[in-house]
This record gives sequence, structure tokens and C-alpha cells, in this order.
Amino acid sequence: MPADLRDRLVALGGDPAARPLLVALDFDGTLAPLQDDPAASRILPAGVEVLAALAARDGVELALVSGRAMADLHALAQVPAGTYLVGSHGAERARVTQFGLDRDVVELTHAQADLLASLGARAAAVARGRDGVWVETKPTAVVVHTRLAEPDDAAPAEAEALALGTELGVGTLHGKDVVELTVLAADKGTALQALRHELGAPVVLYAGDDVTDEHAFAALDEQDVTLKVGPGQTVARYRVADPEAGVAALALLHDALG
Ligand SMILES: O=P(O)(O)OC[C@H]1O[C@H](O[C@H]2O[C@H](CO)[C@@H](O)[C@H](O)[C@H]2O)[C@H](O)[C@@H](O)[C@@H]1O
Repeated sequence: MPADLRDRLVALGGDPAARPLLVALDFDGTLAPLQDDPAASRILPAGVEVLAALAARDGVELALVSGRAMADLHALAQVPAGTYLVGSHGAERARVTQFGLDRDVVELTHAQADLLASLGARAAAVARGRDGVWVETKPTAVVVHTRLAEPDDAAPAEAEALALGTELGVGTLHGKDVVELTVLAADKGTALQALRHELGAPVVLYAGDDVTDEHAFAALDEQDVTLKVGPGQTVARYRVADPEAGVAALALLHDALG
């Protein structure tokens, strides 16, 4: 782990003024190593342990901030009661309780629902005839996945999906082997800022791996800890190589809480 990150986490753990501390984490590629099949994604076992330990500490609030649809995120998350879940890049919000999920209802207008249906049909046409390209549907968005496709199929599929977003005037997010087209404007930065203000958190630690996490990094301030997981351009202050190293950083923070 880089020495500057280690020093920052130790100082943060020992700082009573940094409470409540909001620890907010991306899911895929950050806590859960990337998989060809999104249904196979799981948080690293050491990550499940450290999230439970962090959530049990006084003065720590835990959140997962993901592009996943809420139902999908909740099914896979393995997080303790009290954890905040932000899904669909901020379009969905919930809190895990002992009895299930306490979630905000997402309501689409008739026009948005119609637009989502059109998007689904048009995205399916983008995937048709292209091996390994498939479409995921969410309550507020459709996602064109290209991880399993050869470059000759993936590149034009992503280009067509992006053009479709422009043509229909919907929100577009270009992540790792995915193009997300959403009928509700949302991004992780806006969602993270809202949660921080609700909780009155003077300091936020946010870790993420994808370009969509850059919204969250950019929304944070100098006193916050922004941690990029893996390669790629970033505005985050710190970087670790992979999810294993990210989980090790969380364990160090937990130990530093004393
Ligand atoms: O914000 P995240 O928690 O990182 O979620 C973003 C997207 O994650 C999923 O796709 C990504 O992970 C898949 C499983 O490892 C991988 O196959 C895909 O290539 C990645 O882009 C999910 O399927 C999307 O809906 C999320 O938006």
C-alpha cells in the first residue's frame, strides 16, 4: 500500500473530528472482482468481514454506491443492517434493515416509462447478431454489455449505443464494457453528496474503479479520501492496484479506529 495512503488512513482512524465517517464504496471492480457473468459477482470474503467490522463501529456509516439496479445490488451485497445502498448510479436509494430493504420508491412518468420501453427495443437491436453483446434492463435504464464480445462486435455496439443515447436525449454512462442509457438523470457524485449531507459526515472515504466513479471522486473535497482501484485516469488522490488491495486499505482503516 502506498505510504501516503497508509498515513492518511491511520490519521483518519484516530481523528474524532472525522465522525460520523462515511465509508462509501463502489461494488463491481472495487469490492467484487469483475466477472464475465454479472450474476457471479461477489464481494471478496475478506471484504465481507471488514465491511461488517466497520459497520459495527460507533461513528462509522457504511454505504455501497453502485450502478447496479437496487434489487440486484441487495441480492449480492452481503452487508450488515444499517448499510445504505445507492443503486442505478444514484437513481435508487435504500437502507438495509434486519427485516429487509427500506427503499425509496422510484416512480417514472408515463413519458419516461415509454422512453425506457423504446430504449429497451432499440438496445436489443444494437445487440442483435453480435456475439457476446447483450442487454440488461434496470428500473430506470438499459445497459448494453460487451465484455464477452470480440472487439469487432464490441466497438460498433458501444458506438451505436452511445449514438442511441444522443438520438433519444437520455443520460449516457460509458463504463467498463458497458454503455448505460438512463431515463432518470443520476450520477454517483450527486447521490454521494446528498447522503453525506443527510448524515452530516465531515469526512467521506470513497473507493471506486470505473469511469462512472469519477463523478463521486470529483464531488468530494480535500478533506475526503478518494481511492481509485486499478488502472486508468482518475482525479482520485490515492490509488491501489486491485480489489484485494482496496480491502486491505479498509482493514487498515478499521484497525486505526482503535
Ligand atoms: O457501479 P458498479 O458497482 O461498479 O456497477 C457498474 C456496473 O456493474 C456491472 O457491470 C460491471 O460488472 C460486471 C460483473 O463483474 C461486468 O461483467 C461488466 O463488464 C462491468 O461493467 C453491472 O452489470 C452493471 O449493471 C453496473 O452498472
